[in-house]
Amino acid sequence: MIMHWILAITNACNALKYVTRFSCDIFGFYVAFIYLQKGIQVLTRQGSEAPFYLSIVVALLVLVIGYLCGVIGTSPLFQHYIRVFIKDYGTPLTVIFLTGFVHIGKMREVSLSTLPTSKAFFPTLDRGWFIHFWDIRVGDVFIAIPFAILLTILFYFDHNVSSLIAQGTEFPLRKPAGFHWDIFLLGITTGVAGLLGIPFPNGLIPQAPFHTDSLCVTKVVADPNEEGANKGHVVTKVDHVVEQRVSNLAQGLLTLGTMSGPLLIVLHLIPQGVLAGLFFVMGVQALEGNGITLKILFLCKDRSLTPKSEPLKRIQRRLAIWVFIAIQLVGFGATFAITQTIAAVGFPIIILLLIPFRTFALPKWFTDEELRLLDAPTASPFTMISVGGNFGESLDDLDSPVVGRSGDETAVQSGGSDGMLVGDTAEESDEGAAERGEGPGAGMKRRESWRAEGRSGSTMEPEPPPTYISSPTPLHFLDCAILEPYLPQNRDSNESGAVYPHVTLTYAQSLDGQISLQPGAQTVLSGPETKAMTHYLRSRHAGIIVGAGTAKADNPGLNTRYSEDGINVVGFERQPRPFILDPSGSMGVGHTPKLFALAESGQGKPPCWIVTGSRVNEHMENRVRGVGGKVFEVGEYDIYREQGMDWGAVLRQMKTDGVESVMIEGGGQVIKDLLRRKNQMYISSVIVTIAPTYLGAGGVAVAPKRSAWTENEVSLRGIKWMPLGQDVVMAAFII
Ligand SMILES: NC(=O)C1=CN([C@@H]2O[C@H](COP(=O)(O)OP(=O)(O)OC[C@H]3O[C@@H](n4cnc5c(N)ncnc54)[C@H](OP(=O)(O)O)[C@@H]3O)[C@@H](O)[C@H]2O)C=CC1
Ligand SMILES: Nc1nc(O)c(N)c(N[C@@H]2O[C@H](COP(=O)(O)O)[C@@H](O)[C@H]2O)n1
Repeated sequence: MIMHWILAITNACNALKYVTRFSCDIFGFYVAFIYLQKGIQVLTRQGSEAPFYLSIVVALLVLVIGYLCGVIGTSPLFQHYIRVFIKDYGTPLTVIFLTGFVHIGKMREVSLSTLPTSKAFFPTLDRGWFIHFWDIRVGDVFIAIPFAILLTILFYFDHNVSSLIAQGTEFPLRKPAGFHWDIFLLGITTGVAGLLGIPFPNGLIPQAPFHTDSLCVTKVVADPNEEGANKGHVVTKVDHVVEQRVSNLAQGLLTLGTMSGPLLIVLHLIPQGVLAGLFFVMGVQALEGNGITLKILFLCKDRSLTPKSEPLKRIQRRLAIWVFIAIQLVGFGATFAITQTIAAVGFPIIILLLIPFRTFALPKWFTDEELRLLDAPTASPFTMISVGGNFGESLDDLDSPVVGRSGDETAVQSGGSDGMLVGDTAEESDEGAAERGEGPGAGMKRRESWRAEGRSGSTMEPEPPPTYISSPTPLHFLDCAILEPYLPQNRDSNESGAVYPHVTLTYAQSLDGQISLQPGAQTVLSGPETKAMTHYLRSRHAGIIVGAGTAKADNPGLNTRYSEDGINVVGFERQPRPFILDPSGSMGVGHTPKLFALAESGQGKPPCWIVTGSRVNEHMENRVRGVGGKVFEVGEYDIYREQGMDWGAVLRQMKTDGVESVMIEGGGQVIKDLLRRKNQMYISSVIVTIAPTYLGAGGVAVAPKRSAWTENEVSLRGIKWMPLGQDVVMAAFII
């Protein structure tokens, strides 16, 4: 207990910043094999006659059915709620079913060993509840110290790495992590367990990836790599995680409950073969999602059928992948081997040594880019805030990466929101410029990214910190007269008695009608001139709306850097108020640090978060209100997203709040919803930038849902075209 507290007080968890997927995957692989080994061990204890064979059959049945339940959960089979039920409850129901199954027919005659249990609320040994520590000799206390140190290392590693894996980048978590606090609490539970003489509770729930996985709410969406052989495929996407404390508490109470007489009787009914099957399910599922397995599978795949977006495809030296996997397997082998010996308790030392090995030795054998693609931080910068961020990433890297127009390869973020760039950045939009026939000078200009003026450097170099706080580069734009009829006459007042604010729908699209390479990847489409125009448009509106998808993907500033004199940015009163449309309340404080920073430094207006009130995240609410922003609970939003947003309610609420003009920037889902026939009446004008580039199939398109009876889904009038730089701008009204 004392050692845990020392670790907590000295911020020892800060060392977690060096723990990457490299060692977590080895640890995860090791744990998976321990599960499998445990299952086999249980089976070998069932003798060699009928009980042994029946146990094997039962274990395999649990494995097959449990595994299939997981497969069904991520497939498009059945209705959503049936699928989710099967995924979440399939395995426990299988355990219950097979516990009864072995009593059917001839199987009833086979005597199977069941789970061993003891007396209710009584230690397994015949002793009192408390350890008589006052009877222990002082010498023995000192002898225990080296073992306590080993155990603390084990707990430090096991608990923290489990915690990191459970908060990995694949889970869109919104609530912050508390590593130091956790280790402090672990000290308390270790102390209490020590006094009671029971095994120390550690590592598993709530810090288990299985637990987080079971709390994920998923949706099945079209495969973003849908092309060629993938056409028509769907993938399961994690929408959000139900972050709460109820399941953790229930698990704790159940553990306590299993000490009660009735539950002990129930537990005692479970055949050991079923338990072995359960170990197999856990082992196989853990192996399946493990990075080592995924890399091995990548190497085994037919290259022509591997999606272009697969990050490992970008590694030139295939040998590097083989060597990386070989190193991981050696690390796993050494860890597994030591647990089979008397020195088993020392296994965390090997995993611990892998961390400096990764930090200092691997960069000597692999290039930076190879390591970026083969390895990654385990948790997102948001999760790692309390331990000082991931190694090599500044906390400013909460800013999300940008991809520019590039060649044929899409540049996407790897492993969710972990902040690791695996592809092109704005730098490579230079290539896009070349494709557009621009000279090097123009290319250099285009290289300046849409959202982070002044940022440069390739993905190989650490990026300089973002410049949005101290030095926003003003954007100068002169010729805007042609747009005048499409803009609100006065951004802050409307004498006409209109019920809704003036709504300008404005975005930039490619020639193939897409606004980004894929959801979650910010894509530079506007050139310097049209970008300046957008900032001018921002200065002409009292509010800007973007959807939660855009806010999460882009970490946008949503302020205006427009300058009339080419030197000074327009005043605060001409800044628009950002509105994030997040009907299901999926945003977390870590998603939009730039908005908050700009509001805090007076370079932008405080944001407003629009939710439907179903699930308000109080951290986000407090953060928004903390910078002077507001939270609007507006309208209804059906969970299947069929009806879309109640735009009338949103716009009325904005008007009531004094917002008389608003520009809606995107992203794809918001634009599509707004362009639906029933919502077109809210749009006052449309101003679209068209960039001379094709993004290629699979990006975020802006085509609204078609109503069967019309030829044109959206009919425009008063259309004007204006070439601006290399782009063209279309302004129009909707009929
Ligand atoms: N080129 C350009 O001009 C622009 C490009 N972009 C790009 O677009 C991409 C993001 O687009 P996308 O992923 O479609 O995300 P969106 O920004 O459209 O946000 C979609 C999410 O917002 C919520 N939402 C809010 N309002 C609505 C609505 N009316 N209808 C449906 N959903 C709504 C939904 O949340 P829930 O899932 O909880 O229901 C949905 O998941 C990014 O890559 C961004 O860079 C964005 C703006 C401009
Ligand atoms: N007009 C336009 N052109 C592009 O090429 C774009 N990528 C966007 N994106 C929109 O602008 C927001 C970023 O704004 P900040 O520079 O961070 O203020 C982004 O979130 C999209 O809404 N727009």
